[in-house]
Amino acid sequence: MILTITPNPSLDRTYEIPALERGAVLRAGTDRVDPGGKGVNVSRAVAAAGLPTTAVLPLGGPEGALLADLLTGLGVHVAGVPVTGSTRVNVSIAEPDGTLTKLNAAGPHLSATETETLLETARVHAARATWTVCCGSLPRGLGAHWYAELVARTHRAGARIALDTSGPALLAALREAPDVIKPNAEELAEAVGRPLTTVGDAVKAAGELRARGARAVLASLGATGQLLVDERGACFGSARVTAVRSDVGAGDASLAGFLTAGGTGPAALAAALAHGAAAVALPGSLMPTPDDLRPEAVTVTTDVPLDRPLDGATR
Ligand SMILES: Nc1ncnc2c1ncn2[C@@H]1O[C@H](COP(=O)(O)OP(=O)(O)O)[C@@H](O)[C@H]1O
Ligand SMILES: O=P(O)(O)OC[C@H]1O[C@](O)(COP(=O)(O)O)[C@@H](O)[C@@H]1O
Repeated sequence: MILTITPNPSLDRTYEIPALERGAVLRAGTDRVDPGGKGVNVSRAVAAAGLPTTAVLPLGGPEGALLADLLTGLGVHVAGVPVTGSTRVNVSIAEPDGTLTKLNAAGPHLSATETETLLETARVHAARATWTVCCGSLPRGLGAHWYAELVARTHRAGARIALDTSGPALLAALREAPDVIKPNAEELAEAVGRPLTTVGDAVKAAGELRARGARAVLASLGATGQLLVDERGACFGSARVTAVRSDVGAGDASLAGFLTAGGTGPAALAAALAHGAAAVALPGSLMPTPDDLRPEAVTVTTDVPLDRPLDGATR
């Protein structure tokens, strides 16, 4: 079973409109709602692969009840922690040329008791998990050390933990030696405090995060591909994608692919790439099923192309 913890989940509402115009009354052609939040997306991807997954998440108000219903309908076991505030709704505006504008709400403020219940619920379920995965932004009420505490408790429960977060929460958690971290290129650059322009820069940055505690770094580099840096060294991979429809949740699908394939080594990296490539070819945050995967489009090598430029600039 793969356990996910999403401290700030969402209902993701997507409106399709012809063009975004500030100050105008816009009428949406279609409107859909999906369960959201990075850990929730990992659980959706694991369930789409037909594998067991439990999602630990705070749930509040009618939005929380709908989120739980939607997840249960997708085959995700929901371990909800009732909270007083309402679960947030994040809005995406999709235009026909592929431009996506996102408005992410802050989410409820969790009390000290709710915060502690979330940690304890995660610890109890972690004892039965092959991997624990915690992802996304922290809601108000959770300090930057919350993920560090979660990593420590998960290790005490005897489970492995993968962490996908950024900024001070990521840096604080490194000290507790998470088994895998999954920064994207921007997050990796932010963590080492300098811009990255080549795959070689990313290898060096990943090495630095390992020196600060992470056991393995799975860095997703957008269209450039992905990099795995662990105790065996660096391994790089890329996947051919014919048409990109939506990159929302591509990193979450990749992490799910990596962990369901064992969570270590080149074969797991190849699975991460296959899932990322399949996810970007699907609309919205739809997660790939095994039929969507094209493993023949993936290449993985230990001969890392250090000089290859990264797609997109990082700060
Ligand atoms: N434009 C793209 N073309 C091809 N593959 C992509 C593209 N964007 C993302 N991917 C795939 O999805 C993975 C995750 O995307 P990325 O943007 O790096 O992560 P995140 O969603 O966490 O920001 C990439 O490593 C790659 O495998
Ligand atoms: O926790 P944050 O940073 O507000 O992000 C939450 C949003 O990210 C998502 O998990 C998708 O992630 P990406 O857009 O990074 O692929 C959405 O489902 C959700 O609305």
